[in-house]
Amino acid sequence: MTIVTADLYDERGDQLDSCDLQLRQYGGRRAFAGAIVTVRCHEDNVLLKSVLSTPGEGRVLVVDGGGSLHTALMGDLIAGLAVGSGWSGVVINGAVRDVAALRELDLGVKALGSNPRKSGKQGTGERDVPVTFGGVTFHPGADLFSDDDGILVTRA
Ligand SMILES: O=C([O-])CC(=O)C(=O)O
Repeated sequence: MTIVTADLYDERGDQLDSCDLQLRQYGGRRAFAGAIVTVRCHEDNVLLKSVLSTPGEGRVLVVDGGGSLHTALMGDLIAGLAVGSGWSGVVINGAVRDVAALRELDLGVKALGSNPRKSGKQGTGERDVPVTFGGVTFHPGADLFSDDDGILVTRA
């Protein structure tokens, strides 16, 4: 099923929140959907790498990197792990790298921007917490729908 967020909004907009943040498309899969898993971290990608190494079962990882564009939270290696583990997509309030390679992967990837500088490896951060950006709170277990127009989420 192809996701068309504008149609979805017309059908059930009263039950959906729409993310105002203008994230860019980086993945090879431009439309994706799935149940939300969350990570909150700051310029440290150990936690998101470990989550994306576990079975994704068609879910979407939403990463709140606090909007930092100083380091890349995901590159082609971690994104490749996500593809192999069956994740549908990754939405990052932060930066990615290996942009040309990400485009070739069968994975939804949205992020604020890119930076070749790698992230720290301290393992700090939290998972399975509600995260908020773009005027939307992303609750673990809620559904997310994403395409070229934007990102819609169901409420908790
Ligand atoms: O090693 C990192 O920090 C992330 C990265 O570049 C990759 O996933 O390829």
